[in-house]
Amino acid sequence: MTIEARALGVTGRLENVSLQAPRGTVTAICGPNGAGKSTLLSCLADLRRPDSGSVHLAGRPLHFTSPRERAQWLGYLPQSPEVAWDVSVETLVSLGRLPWSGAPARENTEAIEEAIATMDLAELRHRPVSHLSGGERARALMARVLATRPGYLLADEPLASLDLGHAAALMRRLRHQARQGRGVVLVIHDLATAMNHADYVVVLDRGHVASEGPPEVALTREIVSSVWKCPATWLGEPGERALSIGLPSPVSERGLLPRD
Ligand SMILES: Nc1ncnc2c1ncn2[C@@H]1O[C@H](COP(=O)(O)OP(=O)(O)OP(=O)(O)O)[C@@H](O)[C@H]1O
Repeated sequence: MTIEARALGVTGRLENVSLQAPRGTVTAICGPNGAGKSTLLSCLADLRRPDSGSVHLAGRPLHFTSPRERAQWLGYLPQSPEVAWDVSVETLVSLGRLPWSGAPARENTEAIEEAIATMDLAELRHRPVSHLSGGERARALMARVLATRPGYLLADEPLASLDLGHAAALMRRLRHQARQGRGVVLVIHDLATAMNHADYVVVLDRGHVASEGPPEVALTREIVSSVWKCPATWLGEPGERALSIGLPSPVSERGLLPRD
């Protein structure tokens, strides 16, 4: 089963963009600011209807599926999620089970507890969302999406506010979700994370697909340098790559300064 965008066009934002994300894989959408990443993800989540092209889920146009089916299949984390009510973390996470109303209580409890544990929220479960730090709030919102146990996880910059340890743990969890047969589609700015953890990368630039393929094909140093307009070099071994960008180091800059 696959979620598939075919020749999407959104006036002024995306032109002729196609993407296939099969279940069992992690797909990363990368690109500079304004490239159209969030627009593409919101089309996949059926929150925006493209002006041209279509989105298919398991071969069916997305808009032919019922709202309940879409809510069960597509777990979406927007870039800047709002929390309308100042509920506790536990209540917020349990809202992720709404698409499954009628499911056995044991199943709901298990999904909620797993999401709380995965996002390391046990100590915060009774705290109102308004009393969380930015990163804690981001973890609670991700837990709500995980609690749904959707067929597809569509997340817009899910690592943006997380510290190193929580970001690594979430990436491990998302890879695990893919191994369990879910589809994971992430907008990611951190190219090393995309390089090391994605199965497939789509690079957008000004609304077009600039490159795509396995990470080492889609994110070559030439592509990174030309799309992001900054000289870059990959360091390290496959699976543990780091990106070095060509800024002069403070040490070499100091060496250039005239001495008193
Ligand atoms: N509500 C809007 N109305 C008109 N244009 C918009 C609107 N929202 C975004 N855009 C424009 O659409 C383009 C793509 O925006 P999008 O949010 O998809 O980019 P992005 O790749 O996710 O960027 P970022 O990395 O900054 O989050 C940008 O040029 C942006 O200015």
